[in-house]
Amino acid sequence: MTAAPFPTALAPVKRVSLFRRYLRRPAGVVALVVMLLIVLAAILAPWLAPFDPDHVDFKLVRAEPGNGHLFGGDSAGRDVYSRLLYGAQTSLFGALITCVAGVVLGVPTGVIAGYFGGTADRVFSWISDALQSVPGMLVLLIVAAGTGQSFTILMITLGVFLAPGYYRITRGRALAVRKEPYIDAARVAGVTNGRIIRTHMLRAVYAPIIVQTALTAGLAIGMQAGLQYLGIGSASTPSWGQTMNDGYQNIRTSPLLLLWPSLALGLTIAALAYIGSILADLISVRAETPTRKIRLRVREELKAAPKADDLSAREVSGVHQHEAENCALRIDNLRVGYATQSGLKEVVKGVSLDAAPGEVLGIVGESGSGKTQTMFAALDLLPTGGTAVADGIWVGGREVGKLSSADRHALLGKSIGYVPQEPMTNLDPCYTIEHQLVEPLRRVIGLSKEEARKRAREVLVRVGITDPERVLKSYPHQISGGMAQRVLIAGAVAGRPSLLVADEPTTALDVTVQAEVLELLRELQQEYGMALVIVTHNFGVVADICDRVVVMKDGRIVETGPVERIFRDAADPYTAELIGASLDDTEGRVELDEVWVAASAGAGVEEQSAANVGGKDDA
Ligand SMILES: Nc1ncnc2c1ncn2[C@@H]1O[C@H](COP(=O)(O)OP(=O)(O)OP(=O)(O)O)[C@@H](O)[C@H]1O
Repeated sequence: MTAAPFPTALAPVKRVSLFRRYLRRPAGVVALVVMLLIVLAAILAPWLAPFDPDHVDFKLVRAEPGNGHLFGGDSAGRDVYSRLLYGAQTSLFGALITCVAGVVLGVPTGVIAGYFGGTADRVFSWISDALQSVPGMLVLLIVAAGTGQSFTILMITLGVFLAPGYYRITRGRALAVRKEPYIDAARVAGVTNGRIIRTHMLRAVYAPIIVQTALTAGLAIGMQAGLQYLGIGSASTPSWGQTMNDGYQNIRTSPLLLLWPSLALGLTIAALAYIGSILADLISVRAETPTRKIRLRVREELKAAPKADDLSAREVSGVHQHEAENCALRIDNLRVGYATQSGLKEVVKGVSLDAAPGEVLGIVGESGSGKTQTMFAALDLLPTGGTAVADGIWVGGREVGKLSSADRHALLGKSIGYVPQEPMTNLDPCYTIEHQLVEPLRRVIGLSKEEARKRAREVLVRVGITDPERVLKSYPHQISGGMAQRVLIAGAVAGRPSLLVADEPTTALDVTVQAEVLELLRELQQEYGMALVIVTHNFGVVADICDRVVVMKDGRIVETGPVERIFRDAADPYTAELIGASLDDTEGRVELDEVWVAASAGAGVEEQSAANVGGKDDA
């Protein structure tokens, strides 16, 4: 079987700025245009307004639209259209003051609290909580009474009450960034705190601050209109809230008087909310989502007919040991590609493998060889931007490669269990272990709350947790790394899957815990009769637990075979090199030595031949 080499002649994918990505959202463009028109109307009000907004003409009292007065007249005989244009100035200026006050108070304190922690964190967090618990409207009414209804002071006060929103976001981001290893590295390298804050912290917080500002501006305009509606603020300053009040007073005789300011207010707040939520969406997904055109192009090129001269580069690598219907997992000629800035990059290059029910298959190779990408593609879990094409993917003897994404995801947790690499980062710090085990059992398997709790407790006991009640009530930071990995294994097997995929399940654990976790996986695999596919870079793990092994290098399979044969007589020099490297690694030493001795003595190890489809494979 042959497949196409990955083409390198495709045009590079350009990096697209946040603004251009924003412009790809039609709703975002409409909201931005509406907002720009409102800002322009406010700036150009002196030129656009046909009348002085305070000019009173008694003939115009509650007049219907017409005679040069686009929206008619208010109850005092003033032109409503002109007053709304000037009212836009008031609204936007007020929102600006509020946002500046919120940013000035919330952002620096949030950065200081998140970065330095300790007393600063406690004091600022206490002030923020206190501000949130005070009824803001009441304070604004008191401030209005005490300051002669000064508009600027009222808007600054509103900014003070909205500052906790900025504070919380900034503190959360700063707290997360502070824990990053590159911050420790910068500190160790002697970089001053001021410089770290300027270069790393502010960079990390600016995007959420923009989002928060769009939302705060909407809120400020709404609150300001509410205050003016109540008659607070200077009566001589035209404002939307005042016009709304006038409209409400005259709703029976002139209902349109309420409609115009309500429309202006509603449109402005909706536009700001849309801009904020779309920005939040774009910022939260940092990886750029390739356009449909790029995705299709990657897919087509991955499928394209072979063109290159290098025949070996386009052969499918790997071997099938079983018929598709009899496999727990079977992958046929899988290719995975990414559109990157420097062009298209193929990370899995025509890989074929399978695992029978009850078999333990190891996928081994150095970092970056494509092990994880192969399994992610098989489970339809590729990250944003990844595209996979395959001649076929089977799970439990069923062809799943052509199912919809929703149908494939429905297999996760039921037919397929997955144990990730980093136990701590794969548990949500905001929820208890109980919540994280029980919810999937209820949603995916459909158990009742009581049944799900019982099952969660049972599996925790099964994975060797002696005090399940305490662990269920704990948050992830309250348990050890080894326990967290047991919890994740419990979650993966709780749905009784027929296939368990474990991606480097022991890498983040210390040596003694590693051995226990491998032992547990082996026991569970035998007890539930599952196929276990274990992704690892460590031949010690292979020796300890696997029946068969697939060796990967640079996105291709270089060798497949039973563990005993591979250790005794590796066919590919790369495999021998990997085994040699693992032998230098003391953590796998004992297991490897045992297998080595057994393999050398095992003249009786039976070898079967298998269809070899490229690469050096046997079974
Ligand atoms: N989102 C991505 N965009 C572009 N390339 C990626 C992406 N994710 C992974 N890759 C590339 O795919 C290749 C294979 O990665 P993969 O994670 O499968 O490696 P691995 O063999 O599992 O090694 P490791 O154990 O270090 O993760 C690497 O070169 C990696 O840089």
